[in-house]
This record gives sequence, structure tokens and C-alpha cells, in this order.
Amino acid sequence: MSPAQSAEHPETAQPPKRSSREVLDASDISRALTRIAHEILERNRGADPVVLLGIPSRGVPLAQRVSARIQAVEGQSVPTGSLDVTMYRDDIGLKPPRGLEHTDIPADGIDGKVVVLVDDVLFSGRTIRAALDALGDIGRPRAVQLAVLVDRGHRELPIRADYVGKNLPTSLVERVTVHLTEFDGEDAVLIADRAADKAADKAADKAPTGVKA
Ligand SMILES: O=P(O)(O)OC[C@H]1O[C@H](OP(=O)(O)OP(=O)(O)O)[C@H](O)[C@@H]1O
Ligand SMILES: O=c1cc[nH]c(=O)[nH]1
Repeated sequence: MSPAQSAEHPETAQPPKRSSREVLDASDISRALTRIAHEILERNRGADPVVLLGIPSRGVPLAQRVSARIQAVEGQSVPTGSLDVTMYRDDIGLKPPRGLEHTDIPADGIDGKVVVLVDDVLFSGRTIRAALDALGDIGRPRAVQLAVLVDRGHRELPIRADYVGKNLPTSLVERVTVHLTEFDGEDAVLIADRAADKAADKAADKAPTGVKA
């Protein structure tokens, strides 16, 4: 039915659909994390110097999954923890306040180690800038590297990832959402058009009872 026909027959009009589409499924994510684990080992000539720190929220289970893969390949566990960047963000006061997350630094610390920061999405780079500041208050790693499941582009700072699961060209009106079983009951990467979804939500609110988007 065309928009004009919809206008003539509002009782049968189909509300706009939400735009979300899956770009990575569970096996894509699994393969990407396995590849990243191998790349970390190759680049650092083994697991010895490596400490993995996930950025909450979804970077933490991703770091744990990469850690498990490294252990499976090397037979050696890698110190793995989490790094909360909330208090180091440059948008404090500009956006609604966020709750603090958990920082958990492995017992041997990070001095002289190669810290691999792990996050789900790399976008403006501001979260990683905050992570570098947070690290500076904890110790002095020999090097800091960055692993992300998705690099969606649109950097606002001179930051790049060393290990990328998937480069996803996106437009600025889109939003990339990572679902992980630990939080969401499934593994998937979704991309959605925020403007289209806002319109769909608005239409659904106005839809006569019984008509759902
Ligand atoms: O490169 P940036 O522009 O900083 O964007 C990337 C960050 O955005 C998301 O976190 P978000 O702040 O949405 O919170 P979340 O961790 O609760 O998803 C994502 O998990 C990254 O940490
Ligand atoms: O699309 C985006 C942008 C920032 N952070 C996300 O998780 N997704």
C-alpha cells in the first residue's frame, strides 16, 4: 500500500517498521574473537607480556572470551580484568550522569606489561581516550593496544584499533548495537537507523489499538 493509499485508509495502514538489521551473527562474532586472540599472540610473540582489560559494559565479557581463546591456544592464562572509564569521560556534565562500573586490575598490575584494552564498538574514540587517562592513574604499561569487535568509523580523536573484528562503514544517523549472551541472551551485532526508529516508535504510539509496529 502506497503512503497515499495509507492516508486514504488509515485503519489498514501498515506502521513503519523498525530499521534494525543484523550484520554479525553468533558465529561471525566467535570467529572474529578467535582471530583477534591469534593476532594478539602473534604481535606480542606469545601471551607473556599481555594483560587484557575490558571496558564495561560489553568489553568485559569480550575480554574474557579473548582470554579463554588465548589460554586454549597457549595453555597459559592471561591476566584479565576491567577498567571503568566513567570518571575520565569528557562529557561529564553534558550528558545524564552514568553509574560507576567496576575496575578490576589483575594482582600483578600493569607496570611494564602490554595492556590490551577491549571494547565492543569504536566510534568517536572518546571512550578509549578516557581509558588511556584511567590507565595513567593505575600504572605505566610498556605499551597499550586496542581490540574492538566493531570499528564503525567517525573518529573525533587520533585513535585507532590494533585488532578489529569487523570494520563496519556506517552513517552518523545509524547506531551499532552489540548483543552478548552475558547481557542480552544472544550474540549479535545490529545496525539501526535512529531517525527511522524514532519515526516507527512515534507511529506505534499513535497506532489504533491492535496495530503494532
Ligand atoms: O568511541 P565512542 O564514541 O566513545 O563510542 C564507543 C563506546 O560507546 C559504547 O558505549 P556506551 O557509552 O554507549 O555505553 P555502554 O558501554 O553501556 O554500551 C561502546 O560500548 C563503546 O564503549
Ligand atoms: O553506534 C554506536 C556508537 C557508539 N557506541 C555504540 O555502542 N554504538
